[in-house]
Amino acid sequence: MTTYKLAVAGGGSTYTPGIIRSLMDRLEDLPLSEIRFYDIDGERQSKVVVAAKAVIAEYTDTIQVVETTDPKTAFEDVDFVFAQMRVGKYAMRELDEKIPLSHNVVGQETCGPGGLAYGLRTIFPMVELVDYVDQYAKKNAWIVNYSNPASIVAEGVRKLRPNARILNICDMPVATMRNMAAILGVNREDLVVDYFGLNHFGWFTKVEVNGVDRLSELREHVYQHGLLTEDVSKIDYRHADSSWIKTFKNIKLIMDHFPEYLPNPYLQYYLFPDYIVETSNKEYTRANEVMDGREKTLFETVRKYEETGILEDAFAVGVHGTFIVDVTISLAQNLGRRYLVMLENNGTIPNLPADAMIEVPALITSNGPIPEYVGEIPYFYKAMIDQQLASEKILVEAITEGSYIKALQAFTLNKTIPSAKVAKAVLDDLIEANKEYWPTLAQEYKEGVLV
Ligand SMILES: NC(=O)c1ccc[n+]([C@@H]2O[C@H](COP(=O)([O-])OP(=O)(O)OC[C@H]3O[C@@H](n4cnc5c(N)ncnc54)[C@H](O)[C@@H]3O)[C@@H](O)[C@H]2O)c1
Ligand SMILES: O=P(O)(O)OC[C@H]1O[C@H](O[C@H]2[C@H](O)[C@@H](O)[C@@H](O)O[C@@H]2CO)[C@H](O)[C@@H](O)[C@@H]1O
Ligand SMILES: [Mn+2]
Repeated sequence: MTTYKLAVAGGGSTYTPGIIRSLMDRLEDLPLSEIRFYDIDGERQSKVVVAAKAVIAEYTDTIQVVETTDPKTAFEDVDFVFAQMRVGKYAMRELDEKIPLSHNVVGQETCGPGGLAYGLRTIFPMVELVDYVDQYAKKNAWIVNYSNPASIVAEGVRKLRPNARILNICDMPVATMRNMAAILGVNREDLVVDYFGLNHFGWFTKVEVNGVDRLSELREHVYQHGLLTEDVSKIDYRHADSSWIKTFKNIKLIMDHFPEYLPNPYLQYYLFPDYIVETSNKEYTRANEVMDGREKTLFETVRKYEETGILEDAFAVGVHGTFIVDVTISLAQNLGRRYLVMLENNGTIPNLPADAMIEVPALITSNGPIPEYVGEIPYFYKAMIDQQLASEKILVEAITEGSYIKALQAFTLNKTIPSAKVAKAVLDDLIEANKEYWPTLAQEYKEGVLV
């Protein structure tokens, strides 16, 4: 029997114990001999690994567990790396959200200026991870990446390490499908969807069950309730937080304006930035909700487990864990299963640039994803995507060239930002806040060269 060695980069993540449970539930399909936890914050990781080990112990005592801050120890000879790093942790997420809001601009983790700031922090650490894996892991090892902002990370790695074996994924489409399935009274696995876009910036164009299109039925439901069922906690306990309920309700707002396709919930930030700002609490954002909720609960659970031996949180598997494990099994076993993932366009959507990192259905094989042809997309969606793509691509150029002007262009092009003046004010505040993380962005031209 083939067994695999798997490393988790960002072992101190709040998602680690849940992902470990997903892996344990699927050991028959993905047998593991070793799990290595890697993080640059060894202290944080140690606490999370206590919970991860407790979960593993419920299933088996045959998996060797290693926790380390040393890249060689982490990645030597591994087959798979799950990446889930949050560069700057929650302290920086809070600033990504609050600084834009202080300028009356959307304050969000992956969308708008907050997402651009998070992107500027994450590209080089992700490239460093790719290099570690290239240096130490098995030759055909895969990185399966959740680290956000996934769209910008995908573009940065495409540009700087074009041959990397990295598959960038996001759980938002599957989470949206989970809600659709609950509304339709079917299993998520029974849905066949078509979808196109960029990460956190796309649309479902078909939702079928047993060959029957159910999109119109969903549309009717959304007109009444958004993309929610009556008992939200039955969908996913993580989504009982008020901000997620608001987000899934806002699908109604989007579809009231544009009923054609079913949107990724993140489109609320680009289509209704004014309304989002008006209804945001500038003092208490999603970062605060998570620090006071998911993060605090995790460390409290670990503390109590160490005191009593009782693991209070079961770390129930949600779509987040299920999805990354499903994709990895398809990669490992060359199953060619169909999932929505990010990949380089190369003609899949002929009226978007060939080098765009798009999110579409693809068959996942051991050699990577094979996209399903999508075809040309209507002009409105193309125009929105082109603008967002330009913002993200220019941002990657800004960091690779160390250019302030390109960073300002990226911010100005972002649909959440109303003017170049506001873009500059937000960017300048974010530069100050990110001194520890961003490279210097040269601001002035001297003899035609930025200095
Ligand atoms: N793609 C998706 O759909 C999706 C879904 C959920 C979460 N995420 C992402 O998963 C990541 C983890 O989220 P979280 O809320 O659990 O964050 P978290 O802060 O709890 O954990 C992230 C960990 O990454 C570590 N880290 C930071 N920089 C690192 C580096 N250079 N190398 C190794 N480790 C590093 C931190 O020390 C921390 O322990 C985030 O990037 C988040 O945005 C993505
Ligand atoms: O605000 P957070 O940290 O709770 O979530 C941000 C992430 O949101 C999406 O992922 C959800 C997912 O949709 C849901 O099903 C569940 O599993 O939780 C995830 C985290 O809440 C999004 O896709 C990610 O990119 C975000 O990081
Ligand atoms: Mn996502």
